[in-house]
Amino acid sequence: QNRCCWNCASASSFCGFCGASPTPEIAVQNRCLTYLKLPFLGHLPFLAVKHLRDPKRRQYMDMVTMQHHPVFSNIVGLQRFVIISGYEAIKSAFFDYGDAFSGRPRNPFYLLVSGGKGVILSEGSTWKEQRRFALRVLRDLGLGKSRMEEVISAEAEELVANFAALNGRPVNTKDLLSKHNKQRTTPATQQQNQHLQQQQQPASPTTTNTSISNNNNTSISNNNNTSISNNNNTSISNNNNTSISNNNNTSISNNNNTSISNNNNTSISNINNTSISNIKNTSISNNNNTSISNNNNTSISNINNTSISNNNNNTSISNNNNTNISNNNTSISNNNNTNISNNNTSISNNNNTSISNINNTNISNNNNTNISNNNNTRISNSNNSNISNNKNNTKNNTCKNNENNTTIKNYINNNPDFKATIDHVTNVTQVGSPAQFLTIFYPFLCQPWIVKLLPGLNRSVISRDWLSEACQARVNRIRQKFNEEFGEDIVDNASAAEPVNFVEAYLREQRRRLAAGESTLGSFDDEQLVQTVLDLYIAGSDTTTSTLGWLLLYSALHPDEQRQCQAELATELSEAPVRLDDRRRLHRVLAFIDEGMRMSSILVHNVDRQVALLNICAVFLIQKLNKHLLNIAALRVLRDTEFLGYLIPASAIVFINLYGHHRDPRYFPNPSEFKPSRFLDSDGRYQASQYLIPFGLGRRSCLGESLAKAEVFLLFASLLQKFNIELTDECLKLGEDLLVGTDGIVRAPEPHQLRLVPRD
Ligand code: HEM
Repeated sequence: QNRCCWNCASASSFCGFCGASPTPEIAVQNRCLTYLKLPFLGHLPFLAVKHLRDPKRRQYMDMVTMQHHPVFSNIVGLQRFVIISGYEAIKSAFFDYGDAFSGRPRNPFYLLVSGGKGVILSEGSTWKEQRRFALRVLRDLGLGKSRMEEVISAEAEELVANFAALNGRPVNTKDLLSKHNKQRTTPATQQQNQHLQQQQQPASPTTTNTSISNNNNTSISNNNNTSISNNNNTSISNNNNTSISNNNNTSISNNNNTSISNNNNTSISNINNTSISNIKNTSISNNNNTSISNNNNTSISNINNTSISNNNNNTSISNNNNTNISNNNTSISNNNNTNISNNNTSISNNNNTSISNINNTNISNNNNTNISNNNNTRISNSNNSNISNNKNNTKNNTCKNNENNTTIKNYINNNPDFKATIDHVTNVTQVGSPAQFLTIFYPFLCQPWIVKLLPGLNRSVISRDWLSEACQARVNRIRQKFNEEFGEDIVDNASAAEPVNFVEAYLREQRRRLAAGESTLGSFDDEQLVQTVLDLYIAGSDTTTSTLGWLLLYSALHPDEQRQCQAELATELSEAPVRLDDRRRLHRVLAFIDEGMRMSSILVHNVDRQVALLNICAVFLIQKLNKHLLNIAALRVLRDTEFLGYLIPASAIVFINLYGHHRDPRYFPNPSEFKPSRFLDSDGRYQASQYLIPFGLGRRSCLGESLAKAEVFLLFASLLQKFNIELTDECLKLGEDLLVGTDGIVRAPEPHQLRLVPRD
């Protein structure tokens, strides 16, 4: 009589499937779905059978979780999972039970990849202290304020220029968006990032009117649109908007006013009216248009209206080793006896940038580089070189402090090989081997000696160590400079100038604690610092990129809504660039963004994990499950908690069903309809909804919410202002599949191409 199903008869505390406690008054509230729990396997086999009957996995799980159980539970292997669905239950979990539900999974696997430190996977007093500190520092550094707005606006301009250069040709928007995201994140690493993307793409041409010859030993691929590889003594003619990389002794001429000749390991993208000659170890003087000489492993993209003129004798611009320069609407003039050499340096020169080095000037940008720049220039160089130049400086300013104006995301850049960085981040976040699966469901397998035997798991651990070491090296360099610059003087923030970056703020906090006579640093140790930096990097990258990807896709799918936003932009701003303040008057754009975030729910929910469990027979789907299990929305119950009549035992992993909630017709009528007007009042003014919670709620809600909102608004509105976003035939063929979304920690759109056609 104490059971809600026959499976509960022998249960000591918790019904295997429905989550009921055998205590009668609690059990009676539950409806058990009569699944048997098997020893060691839990509910896996039954979930699989159920799934076979319902191929529409996501809809089925939404139905189960939304309609039957605000609290839905099962055991997989030895691990109990609980899914909380429905706004009232979610709100109650976040607020009424905020403390009990504020843990993160303590499974040995999570500990292996995070060390239990940082912000995302830490808990208890360490997490509270670190979260409070990170929030304060990010706010002081300018997140959501004008300082950050300048950085994001500059990125928006660059993003617009890069899309404009495609002139409406189909493009996989994710490539450009993530390139920019990575630039915002790690400006020094654009070149490596491009190479990474190139490797991920098939090396086949994707546009028409392109002629391609591939000869022996060719290793060139250009993503999206045209890909051309040329090698030894090859001659190629290419039309407008062609991206070309060339190896040894290759001569290329591009029509439509583009002329390029490249020798030796040079990669160049030139668009419209650009003339470039690249000859090994050569110094070239060129007039008009663009002239660049590049040696060894140099990648340069000059897009639209770029003019680099090196006049007069003895002028040489050499970009050596791993140099990546993007110049948009940039004019660089180097006159008389000027020598600029950039080693291991990344320079992004955005719109309206002017760099003049005049007369007997020698600028060397090596590690720890000094650079002087003039008017309206934004140059960010990482790899120990970080230079920003203030507005309206007419003189050359040399930056002493190379960390100046570095955003938090730059710190990961201590390793020149960005591809390796990305790979390692992927290994940590996008887990996917059966070994990882096993250790999450059977934690006792997570022993050091077993880990070494399981390649999939070992890879995650090695990558996490690699990233930690890279961050640690970076922190050490900042610490050294900090000590050199300030000696022992600074003990608190009030006695010196504001810290210029997160690491410096952290170092100051360490000193303040020691000076205050505190015996230990508490949670402010170096390992904690390194993990926090990694957390911010990881949490802030693909989230924003994917959100923008969805917004562009929804714009293309709903041209009427798109036009209304564009009309609003035209009426309110005319041609003026979008500013954060404009949020007060761009009601339609805000409503569009909210609706896009509701529909996409990029940090999905637990249901998807459950869904993947149903595919137990297919190893590759188990791999997807593993990805979901690292979803940062996973919480741990800190103590046995009675929640809405269900007893949730300590150590259960709890997922909040954000995706299901955002499709709940009680709060969003006709939820599958894309309808931005649901966020507008009767006067057409933007009206935020308390039910839209893509950033979570309560204590563990998103720490980067204001930054993410600023980025998404500025970038999306700027793109809408300049382009008509259109579907391609490929999208039409994909049909509904286009909106399924990828598996993984972040739900991104399925790969697709769009056209961004410049507006008159
Ligand atoms: C559109 C973009 C973004 C979305 C939709 C998003 C969403 C979320 C959500 C739903 C959570 C809460 C998970 C939970 O309840 O446990 C979260 C946590 C977090 N987010 Fe974001 N996020 C975004 C961008 C960012 C950015 C740009 C940053 C970095 C500055 C960031 C840093 C974090 C951190 C550190 C946490 C963990 C907070 C904690 O555990 O205390 N996020 N995010």
